[in-house]
Amino acid sequence: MLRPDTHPAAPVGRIGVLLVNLGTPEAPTAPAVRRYLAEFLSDPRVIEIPPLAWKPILHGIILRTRPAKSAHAYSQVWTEKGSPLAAITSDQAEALQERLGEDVRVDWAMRYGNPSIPDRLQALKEEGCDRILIAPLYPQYSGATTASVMDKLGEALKGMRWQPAIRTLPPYYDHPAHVAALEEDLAAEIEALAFVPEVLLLSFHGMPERTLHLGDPYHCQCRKTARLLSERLARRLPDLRVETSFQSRFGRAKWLEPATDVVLAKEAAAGTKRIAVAAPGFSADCVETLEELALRGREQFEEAGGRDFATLTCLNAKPIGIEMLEVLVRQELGGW
Ligand SMILES: C=CC1=C(C)c2cc3[nH]c(cc4nc(cc5[nH]c(cc1n2)c(C)c5CCC(=O)O)C(CCC(=O)O)=C4C)c(C)c3C=C
Ligand SMILES: [Fe+2]
Ligand SMILES: [Fe+2]
Repeated sequence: MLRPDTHPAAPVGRIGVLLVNLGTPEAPTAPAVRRYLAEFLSDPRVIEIPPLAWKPILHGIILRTRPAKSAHAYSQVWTEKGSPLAAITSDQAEALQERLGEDVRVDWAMRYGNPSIPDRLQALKEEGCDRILIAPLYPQYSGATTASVMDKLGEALKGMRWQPAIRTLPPYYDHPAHVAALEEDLAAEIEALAFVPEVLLLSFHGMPERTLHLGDPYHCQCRKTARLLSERLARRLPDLRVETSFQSRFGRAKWLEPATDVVLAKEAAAGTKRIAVAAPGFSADCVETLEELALRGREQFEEAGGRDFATLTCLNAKPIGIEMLEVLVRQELGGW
């Protein structure tokens, strides 16, 4: 029989919060991007094509051509602290830790690549967290993002003998604290611009249109965030016209429309001279906002005749964004 004093030390009684975002390459190089895309695009939640048909396309075409192109995009936005998505997520965890204090341990993980969900879950458990809130930082739910985090979490839990109790943060696309934070932040950024935009374009990451017909709530949740936000902004900035679009089309299937690049060109061609673009579906700036919107989006608008272009930043680790995260997290930790 095992004597009590030979049982391994097992700290317990703490609460953990694990912030999770998508994942990003380790370096802005083609080999690193290839490793990242190989994992990301092998997830059946992301590519809903039978593996027998998809694998030859992925390995024979996409992973031979896309990494160099994407690595160029990443190299244009890379920071001293690495990929913007990882640097900002780390800052968010640090800032939230300060707000929540010693009672709660805050950490962060990425769905693809590192730091991984299994690794950080185990680390929290070893620090004595036997109750853990998993917080996917996607305001709008989609199978490709939120559900994929839960799949990975399930995999990680499967390998644990002594599992922590788990709660998960629901999508917060219409949470009053989220919409209010976006309103405050975007209005302040618009007011600080050197020009007065005629249009604010809310650009969300796209999804294959088929997922909407299969019952994924993503499109409806994006539309609701956009409606709530534009209703609030209309009270403050009555002359601003707010439009919605979907960016980052991938592959040949039909994606949600209207597409951001098409809207930017159409607006300019129709005479809009001054535009601001925001991405309220992203909790942190990343290659999609900093390269696709801020660099390529500007080119698309200017080439079609537009004059003044600005991209507004995501909530990131700004106090207003962290205050909102604190509200969401405290709500979910109630009773723990
Ligand atoms: C915000 C929600 C996101 C949804 C929904 C989403 C769906 C989705 N994405 C792809 C393909 C790619 N996305 C890429 C980057 C990327 N996507 C999101 C978020 C969502 N994706 C983020 C935050 C990022 C940025 C990561 C970073 O490192 O900064 C990429 C990689 C970049 C590139 O090569 O263009 C791909 C590919 C699909 C197919 C999809 C839905 C099915
Ligand atoms: Fe994506
Ligand atoms: Fe993109």
